[in-house]
Amino acid sequence: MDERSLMGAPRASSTVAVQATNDDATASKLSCVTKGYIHDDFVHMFVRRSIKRAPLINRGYYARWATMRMLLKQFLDSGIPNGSGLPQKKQILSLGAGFDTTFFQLVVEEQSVHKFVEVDFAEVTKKKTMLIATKEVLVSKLGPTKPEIDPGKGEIVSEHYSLLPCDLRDLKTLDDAFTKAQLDAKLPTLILAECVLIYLEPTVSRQVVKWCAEKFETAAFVTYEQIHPDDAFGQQMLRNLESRGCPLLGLHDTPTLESKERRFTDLGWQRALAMDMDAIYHQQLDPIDRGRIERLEIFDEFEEWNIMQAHYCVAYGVKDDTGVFENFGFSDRKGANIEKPAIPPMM
Ligand SMILES: C[S@@+](CC[C@H](N)C(=O)[O-])C[C@H]1O[C@@H](n2cnc3c(N)ncnc32)[C@H](O)[C@@H]1O
Repeated sequence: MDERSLMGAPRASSTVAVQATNDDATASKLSCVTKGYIHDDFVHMFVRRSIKRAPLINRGYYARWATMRMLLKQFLDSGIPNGSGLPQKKQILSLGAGFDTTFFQLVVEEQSVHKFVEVDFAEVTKKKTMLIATKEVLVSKLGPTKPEIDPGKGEIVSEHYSLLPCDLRDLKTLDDAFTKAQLDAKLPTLILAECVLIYLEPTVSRQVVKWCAEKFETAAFVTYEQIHPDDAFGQQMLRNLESRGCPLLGLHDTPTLESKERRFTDLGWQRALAMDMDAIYHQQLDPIDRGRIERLEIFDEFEEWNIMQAHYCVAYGVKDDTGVFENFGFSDRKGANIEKPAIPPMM
């Protein structure tokens, strides 16, 4: 791919710049941890130099983290115990996982899953493999049997955790990761793509969404990404990322909540819902925790906050004939799932 910018022409996507978005996400997470917004015992191990983010960014990252955690917890708590009364085996597949630390945090919180698989570009998984391999506290979380750790290839394969190189633009590499991690197509699976698909060409992100629907029998696919490219804030957002060499290649293809939902329902997912972060923050997140974090820092950027939150959303698609995901997703204030089709009134 040509990574040079031509005069007047839109800048091409640079793989290095896209990978660097991971450093930004990790630094934001650490800033939130340091200020007390979120709890994470491990993220500091993945950041070279800590950066203090503005209250607006901290609050935005908190909302993103709390939403993903809420959905993750719903998935972990859901399900049908198997015949012997043991909890159902479940899998998580994180696409473009970067330096995410959720696996390690879940081990500490005794909420581990059967398989937790992370994929990213080899350049990213190599760095992450090295960081994990040199920290006994992390290696010890990989499980009872000796993990296979190969920093040269950027691969970790252990009983419950795998980190594997993959370029989502090449589905063969995703297939290889699926096989190497020994994912089971029949087990309930949560697929996460947090700020990832938006950096891909629409044809590519659609292939990934379709691949997941075809591969897993029972699954939910959750994305966190931008919306509304056409207003002043959206255009500024596009320009900022384009000038950094990581344009939001997918934003014009799925510019609205409806289009994010349709991407799922058009490509093999049975139901879908998208909600912007402004609505999620006020209607879905725990009001007590929200009250707690709102007292952490002086905050007066309310207008900017509302506009920013209206330009990000979480969308998910669900494929489920078993009922595992029955209570998964956003709910109305009475706790009912809102994406379920309404039952027609009795005539
Ligand atoms: C903004 S970061 C998000 C990281 C992580 N999901 C999080 O939320 O903390 C985007 C990640 O997607 C990865 N990514 C983007 N395009 C990819 C591709 N084609 N194949 C694999 N990973 C990709 C990047 O390398 C980067 O780690």
